[in-house]
Amino acid sequence: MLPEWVTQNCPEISAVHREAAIVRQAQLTKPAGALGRLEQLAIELAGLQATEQPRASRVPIIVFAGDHGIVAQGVSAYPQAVTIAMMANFASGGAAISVLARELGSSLEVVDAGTLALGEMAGIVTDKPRSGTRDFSVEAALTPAELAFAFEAGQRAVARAKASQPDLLIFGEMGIGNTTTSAAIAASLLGISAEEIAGSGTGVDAAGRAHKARVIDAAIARHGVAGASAEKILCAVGGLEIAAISGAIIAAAQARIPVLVDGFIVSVAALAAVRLNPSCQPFLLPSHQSAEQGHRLVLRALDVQPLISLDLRLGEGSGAAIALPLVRSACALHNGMATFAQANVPDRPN
Ligand SMILES: O=C(O)c1ccc[n+]([C@@H]2O[C@H](COP(=O)([O-])O)[C@@H](O)[C@H]2O)c1
Ligand SMILES: Cc1cc2nc[nH]c2cc1C
Repeated sequence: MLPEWVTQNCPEISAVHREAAIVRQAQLTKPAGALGRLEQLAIELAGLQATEQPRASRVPIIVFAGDHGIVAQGVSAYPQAVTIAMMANFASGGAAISVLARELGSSLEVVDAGTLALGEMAGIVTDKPRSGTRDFSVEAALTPAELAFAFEAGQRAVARAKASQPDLLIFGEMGIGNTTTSAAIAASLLGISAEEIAGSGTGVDAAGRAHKARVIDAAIARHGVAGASAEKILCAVGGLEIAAISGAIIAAAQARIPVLVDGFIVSVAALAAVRLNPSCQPFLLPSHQSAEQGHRLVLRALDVQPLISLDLRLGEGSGAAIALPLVRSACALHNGMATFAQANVPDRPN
């Protein structure tokens, strides 16, 4: 059984602040609608944050790492040892997300939510019920108790981040094999075949992708989870870092903190979160569309449109970090532009 807080309602969008933001956008010195989707972004953020001045200044980044038993089936282009090695690279500042965090002035926390690492690692929060998931082609990836633990690891990470009063949160992931796990979760949740959603991940070729799809379809059939509940699906074919992100998304939304959603894996975690607690959906802000084949379908299921599409397929929260300056621009424009009245500019089209 998942913890009770998972299904508790997230706060409502503030209709008053949303309406005030719409009115303000119409008064700013620009042709109506000329800032396009940035206008919408500022309006939505004002409603979500229940403020007249939406902000994206303080944006901690939390990367959750996990290992996947399914890699035994040869589904990734890289060895499993990369997961732990990259976790250390995040902590020592050399990974892409480390660089982006510094560039953005964001804190970066790394959580071992279930890698094969034994014992503590320097600069990493260890918060896992087991080291890696079981190979879901032969048995269930997680027990219900392990799944519940991973959800709570996500909630604990958000509780730590809340101390710095974040405006938004970015969750990233690291886990060799996790595009297979994510495709299995998404195919089960959406009731579609793996062929439609399995991509090349870290870079498997067409034959590798076909193999991935076969492994996934066989596992979904074996566990009988096509169209099942998100909880059942996550136990059968889930991942520890993915479940931790689902828990973190729900905990963030419950605390009125919007989440800038990263690529394929984080989006799948978000879809599972929405299925478990639909009231967190409004708090999901899209960032980018990944090059991973299935991301488009997952974004559509989440009913969000990505801000950018740069053929990124890195993960780590990097796409969300790269999109953050756009959200910051949307806020700065909303809060800082002069109104027609202030600037004495005629406010009517001909
Ligand atoms: O974020 C994405 O859209 C994304 C797309 C492809 C790969 N990744 C990253 O690559 C790893 C998983 O790839 P794979 O091939 O091992 O399943 C994992 O560490 C992810 O962070 C991430
Ligand atoms: C090197 C490397 C870095 C990554 N970062 C996220 N996923 C990754 C996969 C690999 C292989």
